[in-house]
Amino acid sequence: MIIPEEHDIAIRIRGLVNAFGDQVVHDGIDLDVKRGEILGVVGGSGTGKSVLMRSIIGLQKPVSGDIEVFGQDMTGGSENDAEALDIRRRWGVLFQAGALFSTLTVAENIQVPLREFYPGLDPALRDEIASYKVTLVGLPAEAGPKYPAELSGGMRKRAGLARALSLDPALLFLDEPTAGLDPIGAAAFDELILDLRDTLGLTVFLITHDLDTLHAICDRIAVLADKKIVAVGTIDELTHLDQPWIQEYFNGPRGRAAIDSAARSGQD
Ligand SMILES: Nc1ncnc2c1ncn2[C@@H]1O[C@H](COP(=O)(O)OP(=O)(O)OP(=O)(O)O)[C@@H](O)[C@H]1O
Repeated sequence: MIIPEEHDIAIRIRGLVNAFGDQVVHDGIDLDVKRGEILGVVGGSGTGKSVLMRSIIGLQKPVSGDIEVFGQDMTGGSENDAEALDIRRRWGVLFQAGALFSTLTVAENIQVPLREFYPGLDPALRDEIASYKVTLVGLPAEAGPKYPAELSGGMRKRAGLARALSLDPALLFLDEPTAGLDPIGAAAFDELILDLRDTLGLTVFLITHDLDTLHAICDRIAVLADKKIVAVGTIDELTHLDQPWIQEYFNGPRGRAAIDSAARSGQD
C-alpha cells in the first residue's frame, strides 16, 4: 500500500509565533517532523528550542500558527479536545532536568502517566508495566524501588526515559537528554535512543547541544536562529550551507572534532 505523503508527517508546524510580552521568540516557524525519524533541534542558547517543544506539547500557548500532530490540529481549541487528548496519550516527554518526582520511587514515577490516563488500571498490571519499562531502558530491576536521589545522573535520565515511555508512545520528545552525562554515559544513552527508535518505531524530537549526538543518531537536524527554522537537513547538507551560525557550529573547532570522531567510529 502506498501511504500518502501527508501521513508520513508526524508533526507539522506552520507560521508559529511565540512571544512573552514584547519579546518575540518565534516569528513564523515552519517545520515538518517525519514519521520514524530522529530530528535533532539545535540553536544558540535562548533561541527558543524548549519553547518550541513546549508549544507542540501544549504547555505554551502560541500567539498564532498551526501545529498538527499525526494530522490532528493541536491548537484549535475546545472543539477538538477529545481528539487532542487522544494524541497526547501517544507522546512521551523527557524534560531537561529529568523532572522525576523526588518523593516517588522510580517505579512509582513511571506509573504517574498510567494513573493519569488509565485510572482504572489494575495495580498489579501497573507494577508489571513499570518493571518492563525499567528493563527496556537498561536499568537493573533493583532500580524500580529506589528513589531518584539514590541513582546516578545517567540512571536518573534512564528513569525519566522509562516514564516517558510508560504509555507506549509513538512520539518521543527529549530536551537535552545527554546534558550533564560523561561522554561514555552520553554515548550509551544515544545508543539507547537509537535502539528504541528502531525497535519501537518511534518518532523522536530531540533538542540537543551535543554534537556527538547529532552525528551518532540524528537523521536530520533543524536549526533555530533569528526566530525561525533557518535550515533542515542532514549534517552533510547543513555544513555546505552558507549560514553564519551553522558554519560556526558545525565547522568550528568543536564541530570539526565531532566530525572527526564520527568518522573514526565509522571506521571501527
Ligand atoms: N515562561 C517564560 N516566561 C518568559 N520568558 C520565557 C519563558 N520561557 C522561556 N522564555 C524566554 O524565551 C526564550 C527562549 O527560551 P528557551 O528556554 O526556549 O531557549 P532554549 O533555546 O531552549 O535555550 P537553552 O539552549 O539555553 O536551553 C528565552 O529568552 C527565555 O528567557
